[in-house]
Amino acid sequence: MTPAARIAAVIEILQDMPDGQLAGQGLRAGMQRRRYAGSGDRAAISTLFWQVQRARARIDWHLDAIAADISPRNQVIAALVMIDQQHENLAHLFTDTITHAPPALNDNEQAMAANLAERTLDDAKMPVDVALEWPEFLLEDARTAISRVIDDKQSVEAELAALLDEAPTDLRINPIKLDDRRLLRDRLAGRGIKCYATSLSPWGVRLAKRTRTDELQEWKKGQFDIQDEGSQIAALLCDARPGMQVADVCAGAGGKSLVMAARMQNKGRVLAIDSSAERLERSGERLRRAGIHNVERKAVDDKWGTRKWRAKFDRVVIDAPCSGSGTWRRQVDARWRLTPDILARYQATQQGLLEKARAMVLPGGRIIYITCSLLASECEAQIAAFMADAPELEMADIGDIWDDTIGRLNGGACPQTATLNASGMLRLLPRRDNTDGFFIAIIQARLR
Ligand SMILES: C[S@@+](CC[C@H](N)C(=O)[O-])C[C@H]1O[C@@H](n2cnc3c(N)ncnc32)[C@H](O)[C@@H]1O
Repeated sequence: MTPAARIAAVIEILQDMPDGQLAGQGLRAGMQRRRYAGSGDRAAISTLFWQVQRARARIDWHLDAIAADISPRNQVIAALVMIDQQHENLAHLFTDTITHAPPALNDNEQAMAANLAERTLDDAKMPVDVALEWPEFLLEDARTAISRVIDDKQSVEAELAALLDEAPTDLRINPIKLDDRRLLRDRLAGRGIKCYATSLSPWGVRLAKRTRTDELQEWKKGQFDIQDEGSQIAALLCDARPGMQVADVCAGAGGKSLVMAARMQNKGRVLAIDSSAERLERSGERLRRAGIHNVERKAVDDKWGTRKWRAKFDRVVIDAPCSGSGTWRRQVDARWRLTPDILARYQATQQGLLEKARAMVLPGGRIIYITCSLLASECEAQIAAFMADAPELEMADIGDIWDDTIGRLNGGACPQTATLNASGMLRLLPRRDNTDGFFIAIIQARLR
């Protein structure tokens, strides 16, 4: 494909996306319709496509400011001019003389492009939510959460902006099959894939550059899985031990269950519950590949009850459904689909799940509440409200648990970077820790 044809492809892919479709799905569908595209074409199409997604609010703000239509074609022109500095080249890229190129710019479009070329993508006059590409209604909520663990205002804003960066790809060894991450690093190096040890998780390696790894023999043999370092940390902090009874009540595709079952060396039981039978089904293949056989899966409906599971579990893990704001580096467009109503529904589900966990945990056991959210309303505020009326529960010392689990595996204490907030809950932050944003609270059930 010519550079011009690649640009035409991006405009068409954006135009073909139905309302509400995830950007990643739209891109994949667009690529499937272009099977003739080679790897260089795919890389170029995907780069420009994601440039538009990552700068969407800012691009639309500029288009609006110069009274231009907000359309896929104009958004792509804006990205080419303001991000790629291609203004001088536009006449070669939008032309009626090359097949498959986007049509030549008309007079209005040429004037628009000239206008955009005078501007810079980041503009001091932009409202802060536009500059940060954050939905306005969530900004204060996120600032409240982040300012609990970071003091200066500038660094708080930098954390919010970091959600526009690209996320690294992390792998996690499966200690049932491979007990030292250096072995994985060496094997990947032998295949020309450079990676290095993650700094917080003792089981993680980070790829130096994004590469497909699910076709490798090591992956097929279950020696490693793909999992963000923050998610590895959250799962290790559940402190599942051999012989325990563990309930993973939002088990999904099994990310946390896999880690806990491996920590338990397949001894004891993980009950993996989820309201999505389809996600649980997907976890089956991962568990088999990992050689794990102490996970029992149970699909439930949204209104599931706890009657048969009362006071049965040493650990009840809630990896709660949430805004996912901590993972927006990976799904940059997800932020624009969130509404106050959707957020309120997540919060109600989170409260319900905390109450279920309270019924399920054994005296002396623990509830571990995890979200990949950067919002106080889904995290600290939920725990504060829950604990206010739960005399049989108390906050556990997460620093101690870190030392006892991750510290022991890593040979180190809880590092400064993973600072705990005032009430002993833990936040991992994309900029400071270079993980997805995670919140982890550990609650101890008193012995009666
Ligand atoms: C953050 S995801 C879990 C990710 C998973 N633990 C992992 O590590 O791969 C949240 C999960 O909660 C499930 N869920 C939503 N509402 C639920 C409910 N009321 N009861 C149980 N699961 C629920 C969703 O289907 C989704 O799989």
